[in-house]
Amino acid sequence: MAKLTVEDLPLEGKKVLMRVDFNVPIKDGVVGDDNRIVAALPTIKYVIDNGGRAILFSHLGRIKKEEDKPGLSLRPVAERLSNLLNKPVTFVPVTEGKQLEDAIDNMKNGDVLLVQNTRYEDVKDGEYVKRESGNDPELGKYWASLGDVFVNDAFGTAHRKHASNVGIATNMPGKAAAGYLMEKEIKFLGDAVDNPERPFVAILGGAKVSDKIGVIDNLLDKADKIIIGGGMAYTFYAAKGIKVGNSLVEKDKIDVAKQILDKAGDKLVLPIDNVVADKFNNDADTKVVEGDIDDGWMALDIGPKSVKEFANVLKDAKTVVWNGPMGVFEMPNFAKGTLEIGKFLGTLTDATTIVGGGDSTAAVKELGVADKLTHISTGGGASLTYLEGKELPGIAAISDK
Ligand SMILES: Nc1ncnc2c1ncn2[C@@H]1O[C@H](COP(=O)(O)OP(=O)(O)O)[C@@H](O)[C@H]1O
Ligand SMILES: O=C(OP(=O)(O)O)[C@H](O)COP(=O)(O)O
Repeated sequence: MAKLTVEDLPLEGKKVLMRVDFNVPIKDGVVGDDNRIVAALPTIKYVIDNGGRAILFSHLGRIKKEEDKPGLSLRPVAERLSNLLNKPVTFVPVTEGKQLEDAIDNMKNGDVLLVQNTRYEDVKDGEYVKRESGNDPELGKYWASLGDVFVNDAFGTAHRKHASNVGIATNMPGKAAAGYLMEKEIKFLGDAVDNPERPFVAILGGAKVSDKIGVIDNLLDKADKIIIGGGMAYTFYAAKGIKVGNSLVEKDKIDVAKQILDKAGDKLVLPIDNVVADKFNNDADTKVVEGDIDDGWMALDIGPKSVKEFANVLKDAKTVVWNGPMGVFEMPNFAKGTLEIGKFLGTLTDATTIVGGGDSTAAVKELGVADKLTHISTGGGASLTYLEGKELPGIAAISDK
């Protein structure tokens, strides 16, 4: 790597600021899939085993109003991290000020501290000020002032230009390094997708429509086929004039979807049928419909014909990159499409199969298909951005060797 790595930094007795991606699913105050926490352990252990004082920063979810904060505290993550490391982790429930500064002053070599969700900074006194997500220069400068060196191991966040990754790094020139996870992900994705073996098929699903719809446009130049499922599909339905009922649609992206459809021709593959529900609930009444979705119904999974069609497109693929589940897999009645596609990918033993993203990774692990795939990436948006051939700001900001 042309960038500094954690092994290039002095660590003994140093206050080591670390950006990790602990954006993990949390239900009823308990961490669900902890893949992203486990993936950060090698770098954290290296830092503390070498006498560093690890001061960890991460975001969790998205905070747009005060009421979002209580459910998005990182406290449950500190507990899980402590169990995984088998040592205490000090959780500081604020993102700035005396309480945080005192806690850092009290650290000893080898200690671990986790700062509250960096996106608490996005809302101040009830206002959505985006200090973290907007990379407020004062915030990055302040956080950088709390430590001696910086290690960025948050590959899942590398496509963001936020205060806690780019902001800290730019305020610590010559002292900002990549962690082991960052290195590993880049190496793996680079090997697999810089010159992908063809046919190269991308599968996109999930719910972050506005985030990822632009990626599709760029991927059209790289991939041989792009399969769209999950919540991503219905904005395209709307663009084609197919009725969507109450399904997830981002109205202000319908025009973009139209342009993509025009450009894509038969490269883009949409679901033929869907499992629709009368409410967003596992116990909803459901049915499978082809084409139009009536008012009062919402598509929460792809249907059996879509699974068949997608498998048909995938069967000859030599490289597959998948981000975003095919349905609301968290509810067992809408997990089938995701499970079937995951299972099918597991049978493609001649192909390189890569799954990226917090929810997608959780899905394939929960569904028991993860060990049949070539690589599970901790980054969804990040791996897609890499795939597009674009620079990842989180990595660009790391100091050169
Ligand atoms: N048809 C759908 N309607 C609403 N939400 C959906 C639908 N299909 C998938 N989702 C949701 O998408 C979320 C995952 O999206 P996203 O965050 O984009 O994926 P990832 O974290 O893997 O990058 C899941 O919570 C899932 O329930
Ligand atoms: O989960 C993440 O992205 P992903 O769902 O695309 O993998 C990252 O933690 C980034 O989160 P964000 O998309 O809220 O900036």
